[in-house]
Amino acid sequence: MSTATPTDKTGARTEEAAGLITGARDRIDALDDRIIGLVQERMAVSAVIQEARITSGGRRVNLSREMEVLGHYRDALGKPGTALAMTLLELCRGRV
Ligand SMILES: O=C(O)C(=O)C[C@]1(C(=O)O)C=C[C@@H](O)C=C1
Repeated sequence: MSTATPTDKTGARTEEAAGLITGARDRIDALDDRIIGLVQERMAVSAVIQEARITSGGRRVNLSREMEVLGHYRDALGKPGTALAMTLLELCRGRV
């Protein structure tokens, strides 16, 4: 039997704050679902590019393009943006 109250689950000290946090967490869960869907869509598009390049005799990886992608995320999000872009690139083309 669970006896956890809204405040227990959120870490808030008032019911008002617990209600706000619960609603905002629902929005975050929905945003995360959309982000995951976008990452999967990016992976599929990236795979099309890589297959076309490999089929044409080229290599899977294109470092100059990766530098552009890293710069795009760094300019928008700062240093953690670079780490995020590196994770996205790893998801899209595997570890190099
Ligand atoms: O833009 C490309 O040429 C891609 O292959 C896509 C992508 C990417 O996922 O952004 C993946 C691998 C390459 O090394 C560079 C970029």
